[in-house]
Amino acid sequence: MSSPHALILPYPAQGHVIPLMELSYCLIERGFQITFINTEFNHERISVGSILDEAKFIDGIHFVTIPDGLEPEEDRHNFGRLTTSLTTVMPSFLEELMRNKAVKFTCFIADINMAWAITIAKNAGLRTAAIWPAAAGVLVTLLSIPKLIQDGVIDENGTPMKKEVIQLNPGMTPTDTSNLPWYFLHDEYTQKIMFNYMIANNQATSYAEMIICNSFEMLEKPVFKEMPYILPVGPLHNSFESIRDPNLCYFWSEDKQCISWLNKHPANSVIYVAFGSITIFNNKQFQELALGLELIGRPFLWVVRPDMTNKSISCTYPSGFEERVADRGRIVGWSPQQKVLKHPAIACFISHCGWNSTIEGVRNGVPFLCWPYFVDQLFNQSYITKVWKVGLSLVPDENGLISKEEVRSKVEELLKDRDILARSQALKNFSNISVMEGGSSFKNLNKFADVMREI
Ligand SMILES: O=c1ccn([C@@H]2O[C@H](COP(=O)(O)OP(=O)(O)O[C@H]3O[C@H](CO)[C@@H](O)[C@H](O)[C@H]3O)[C@@H](O)[C@H]2O)c(=O)[nH]1
Repeated sequence: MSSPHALILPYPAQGHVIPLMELSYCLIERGFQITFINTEFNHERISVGSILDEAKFIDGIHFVTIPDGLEPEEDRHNFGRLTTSLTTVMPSFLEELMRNKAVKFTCFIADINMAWAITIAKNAGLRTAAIWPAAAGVLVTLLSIPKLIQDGVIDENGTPMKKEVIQLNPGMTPTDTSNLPWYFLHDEYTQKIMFNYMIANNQATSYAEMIICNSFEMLEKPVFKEMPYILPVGPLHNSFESIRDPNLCYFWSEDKQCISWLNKHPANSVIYVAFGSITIFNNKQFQELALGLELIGRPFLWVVRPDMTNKSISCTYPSGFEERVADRGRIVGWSPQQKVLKHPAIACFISHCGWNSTIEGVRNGVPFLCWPYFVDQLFNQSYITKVWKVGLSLVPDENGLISKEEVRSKVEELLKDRDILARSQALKNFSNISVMEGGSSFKNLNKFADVMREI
């Protein structure tokens, strides 16, 4: 009998391609063949740092590409434009791919942010599932949109009617309406497009036979109790460690010296600073962070992506900064973050609280300093600081600036806090147990694979 074959579609952003690749490896371990869809644009980027260019079949994954409909020079961080283009251009390519007689796909697994594609797969006769690559609590918030509109909490564009604290379900973390994930897109035009896109995807998700998410039972217990149909299978990167070349999913080439540099440092001595793949800084804030890292006087590893600033505002280091910190600071364009967070030299993580960074930090027992940028990151910050209590928030001053002194004092406070460290270790243990054979995520993944392999 031929092995089951899953077709996998992530939203074309770094924080989505990584977890869906991790899921692919979990399924390969369970006997699946995988065809993974990247946009042509992202495939090009990944190819630069990997061996993807020469062969499109690597490590048991077959890579296929579909255009995203934008011109090569267009900004993929313009999510309104990207999303509109995806839904216009991609469906016909997907239909063609699914109906291709040469490959017999068994199932289609879509990122919930691409759930519109589930109907196409259903029409092609495939089994279907949806994966949520962020906190289950955020998914529940999205699924509650119709009720929030009906109750007058938000208007038809997702804008809160007033600032208030709401609790969606008993036991769930209360949320400030000003922190709702779609409300934090930083501009009204994008919010409107993305809000409507989320509503459409929510509807399409209801056609999926199963919904899984990159979380684990103990992490968001009240959510899974209320919503037992959302199956936690995370942290997915347990299997990811078996990827021979993680650059198969990196949009930037990793700095190859990070780990050897960390090897030279004692345990719990290095501050890791990284803000995911989207966060943008203005020059003043960038300089203040640099000065804060200098003030701390400890070793640090800081990821400054080449596109960390937008084209119109370039960021520069404070005068003489690079020379002054040369003996203890390493600044890189992209790190192998999962390996970095696992390294014993790491003492804490200054993070934007994207979900992947959050769960990677949790899994390695690393305490957080939270510096959220947008969308779900404020929600994740509440989990870290108020629910799990494994980190502290960096608080902006009256001008919205996180000062160098705030960076210095919070790092010192965090590193002294034995309770936070103990809770971080406890959460790490729960995470490990959940993915071990017999653990809740392990069992859920098996259950998921069993359903998806049925014809
Ligand atoms: O130098 C780096 C920096 C990041 N990463 C990896 O890149 C991913 C980044 O993902 P995440 O931390 O979730 O941040 P974003 O890239 O900002 O992710 C987007 O997607 C996430 C999942 O939906 C959301 O939670 C975020 O808010 C959203 O911005 C993680 O796996 C990191 O390990 C690296 O490998 N090296």
